[in-house]
Amino acid sequence: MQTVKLLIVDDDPDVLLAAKLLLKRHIGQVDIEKNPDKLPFLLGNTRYDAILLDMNFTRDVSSGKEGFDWLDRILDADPTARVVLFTAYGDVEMAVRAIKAGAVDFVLKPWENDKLVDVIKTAIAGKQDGADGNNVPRRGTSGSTAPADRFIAQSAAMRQIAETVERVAPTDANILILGENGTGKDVLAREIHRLSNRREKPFVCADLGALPDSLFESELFGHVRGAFTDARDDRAGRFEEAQGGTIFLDEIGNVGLAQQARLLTVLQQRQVTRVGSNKPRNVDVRLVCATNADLNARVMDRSFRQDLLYRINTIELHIPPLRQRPDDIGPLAEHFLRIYRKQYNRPVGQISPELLKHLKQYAWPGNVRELQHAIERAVILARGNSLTPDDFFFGSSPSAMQNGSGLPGNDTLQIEDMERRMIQQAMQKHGGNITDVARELGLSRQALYRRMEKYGL
Ligand SMILES: Nc1ncnc2c1ncn2[C@@H]1O[C@H](COP(=O)(O)OP(=O)(O)OP(=O)(O)O)[C@@H](O)[C@H]1O
Repeated sequence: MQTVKLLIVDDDPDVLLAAKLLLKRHIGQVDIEKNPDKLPFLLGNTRYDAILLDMNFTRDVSSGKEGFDWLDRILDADPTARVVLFTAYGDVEMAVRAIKAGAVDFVLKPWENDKLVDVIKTAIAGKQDGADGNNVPRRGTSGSTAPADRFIAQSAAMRQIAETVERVAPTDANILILGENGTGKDVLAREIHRLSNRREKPFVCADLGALPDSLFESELFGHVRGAFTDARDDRAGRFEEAQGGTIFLDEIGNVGLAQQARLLTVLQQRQVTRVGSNKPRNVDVRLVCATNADLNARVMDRSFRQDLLYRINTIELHIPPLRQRPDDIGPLAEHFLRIYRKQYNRPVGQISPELLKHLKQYAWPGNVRELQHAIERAVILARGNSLTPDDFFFGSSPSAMQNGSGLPGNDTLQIEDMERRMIQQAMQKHGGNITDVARELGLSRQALYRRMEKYGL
C-alpha cells in the first residue's frame, strides 16, 4: 500500500512542528513548509493526499486573501485536491467562504488534537476513496446561490398564491410580483414560466435594478453594429432572446421615467427596434415583472407612470415577508438542509424541534434568502450530525426577534446567550488567547474551557 502523504503549510514554525508531531503518529508521511511560494514546486513533485493550509500568512495577516489565492492555485493545478484550512479564531466567516470556494474542511487555531486528526483523516479518506463520490472536483460544488428548483408553499398565504399561479400561468396575462427582498419573487416568476404553455421556450431575466440608464435600451432591445463605440456586432436584446417564452423584468420599480416611456411603447406595440436600426421586430413574450417598491405610492408621487403600472399588473401577486408565514420556515429549512448536506457532503441530520422553535421566533429581515444562507452556514459549521441553535448567528437587533427581545424566548436562554456572546467578544479581542480571555472575564482557564465546551466555541 502506498504511503499516505500530508503537506502542512504555515509560516509559524511552532505550528508546523506541533502539527507534524501530532499527525505523524497517524499518517505515513508529513511534510512541512513555511513558505507558501514553494507550493507549486512541492505539488509538482509529490502527490499529496491532503494539504493543511494556513489562511493568514504574515504578509497579509487578517484578510485571508493570500490563503484564498493559494487555495485557488492548488485547485487549479489539481481540482481533486483535499485542502483543509487552518483559520484563526474569529475567522469563521472566512472558513465558510473557503469551503464554498472548494476547501474540504477547516480547523480553528488553537486546535483540539482529536479534531485535527479526525478532520485530516476524513480528508485523506475522501481522496483515496474515489468511489464514494468525494473525489470529484471540489470546485464543482462551489458558489451556488440559487439551489431552489422547487417552489415551497406550505403556509396558507403561499398555498393561495400557488393556486392562483396554477390558474393564471397557462394564460398570457401579465403578472406583477410584489414582495420584500429575498421573499422568492424570482423563484415564483420561474414557477409561472414552468407552469405555462411557454415552458419549452426561453425564460429570460433582466435585472433592471442593476442596469445603468445608458445600457437600458441596448440590453433590452438590442443594437446593431456601430450603433455606439463598443457595438462591434449586431446583438439581440433580452426581449428578442425571450422570443416565444417569458421575459422577467426584475426591480421594475427602479426604472427612470425616460426608460419607462420606452418600455411602455414596446409593451403596447409588441415590437422592439434595436438601437441604431429603424427596423421594428415583432416579439411574442409573456411579461412577468417584480419589485419590492410600492408602485402605487410611486404613481402618486409621479415617479412611476400609471399607464405602465396598468400595463404590467393584470394579475398582482403579493408574497408576504417570511416573518408573516412561519409555517413555511420548517419546510424551507428542510429543503435547504437537503440541498447543502449533499453539496458539502456533511452528515447533518434533521432540524430539531428546538431549533425550529428558534427559527420561527427570528424575524428574518432578509427573508428566505437569509434563511437559506443561515442553513448553508450552519451545515458547513455543524460540529455533530444535528444542527443546533448554536450553529446559527441570529441577528441581535431588537426588531430581529419576533418577541422583540433580541434573544430567544426564555430567561435561561437569555443569560446563556449573553454569556456566550461575552466569551465570543473577548476571544475576538484577544485573538483567541485563552489566558487573556480568562483574565478579562474573571474566570479560571478551566472554567473558561468548560464554558467554551458548553457553547461549542
Ligand atoms: N418558496 C420558495 N421555495 C424555495 N426556495 C425559495 C422560495 N422562496 C425563496 N427561495 C429561495 O430564496 C432565495 C431568494 O429568493 P429570490 O431570489 O427568488 O428572492 P427575490 O424576492 O427575487 O429577491 P430580490 O428582491 O433580492 O431579487 C433563492 O435562492 C430562492 O431559491
